[in-house]
Amino acid sequence: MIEAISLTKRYGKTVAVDDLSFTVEPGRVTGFLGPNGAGKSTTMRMILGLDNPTSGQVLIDGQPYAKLHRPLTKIGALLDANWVHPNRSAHAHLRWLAKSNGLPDQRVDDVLEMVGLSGVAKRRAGGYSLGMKQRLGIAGALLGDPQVLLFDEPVNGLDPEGILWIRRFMQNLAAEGRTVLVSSHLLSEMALTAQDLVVIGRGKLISQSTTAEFVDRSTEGTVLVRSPHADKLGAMLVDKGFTVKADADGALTVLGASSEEIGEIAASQNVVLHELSPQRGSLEEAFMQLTGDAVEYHATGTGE
Ligand SMILES: Nc1ncnc2c1ncn2[C@@H]1O[C@H](COP(=O)(O)OP(=O)(O)OP(=O)(O)O)[C@@H](O)[C@H]1O
Repeated sequence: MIEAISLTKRYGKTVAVDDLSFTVEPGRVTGFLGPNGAGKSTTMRMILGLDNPTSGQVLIDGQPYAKLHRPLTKIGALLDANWVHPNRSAHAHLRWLAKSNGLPDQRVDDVLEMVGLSGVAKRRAGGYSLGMKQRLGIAGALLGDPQVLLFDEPVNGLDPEGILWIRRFMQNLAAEGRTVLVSSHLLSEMALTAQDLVVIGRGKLISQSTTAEFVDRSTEGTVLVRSPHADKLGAMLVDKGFTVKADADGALTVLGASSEEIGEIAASQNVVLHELSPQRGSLEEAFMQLTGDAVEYHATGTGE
């Protein structure tokens, strides 16, 4: 578990993180979201003891980072996939990391196997693809078999197969009971990966909830209806005070009514339905809705 308690970080006049409190629970993947400059990287650095808070604190399973005995066995992180000497092989890089943290050599082979790099472990890392470098970074994070894991933008620049692999890998780590915090700009990917979300803007907490709650709270649900009598049904729904939009393909999008209400109204007039499906808002919509005021620089016009 990770607990941020009134965490604040100032750089001169800039307040990068502002009285931020949240918890990240074990057994779940938690997405860490916020517009550019929101303070995500600064927060992650403070969790890892790479930066000191101006005030407040972060606890990892009840302890601040500085008090952790053999920290790599408690918390592992992927911050920058390029953090490996290009002339070193994956095996040599991990052996060096293991040695400097008093971890057994056997663990190097274990984590290389876990991330699927055993076959290329002796090749120099400079020749690795981005996906392979990300896997190597993840192997490094897992070296000490920690219960808490942080991943900063782990899927940036990866192809769909690489993204899927990382998604499943993170979900498996959470299913083993670990605490997994992951930041990403790819919201549609986060919607598929994370069960919980911590959303920040301008250094402050905007929302902490499950992903489903976050989307439901900040977007209006609609219901998609198809009927051979769409005109008649549309008129009936408007009569009842609902907002109805006729789509180009003849379907109706209804705002303000539940699918139960629409089904009952249709049945009362013997209107046949071919489809009645509630539509969920997207994480993108929810994110834009809630973080709109917290963006550092808004795009204006064409950006020229
Ligand atoms: N070392 C530093 N010195 C001065 N200002 C800093 C420093 N690090 C971060 N900041 C400022 O703190 C704020 C938060 O930055 P941070 O990098 O934590 O945001 P972020 O959410 O990770 O952004 P992004 O999504 O763009 O990576 C920004 O205004 C940034 O300019």
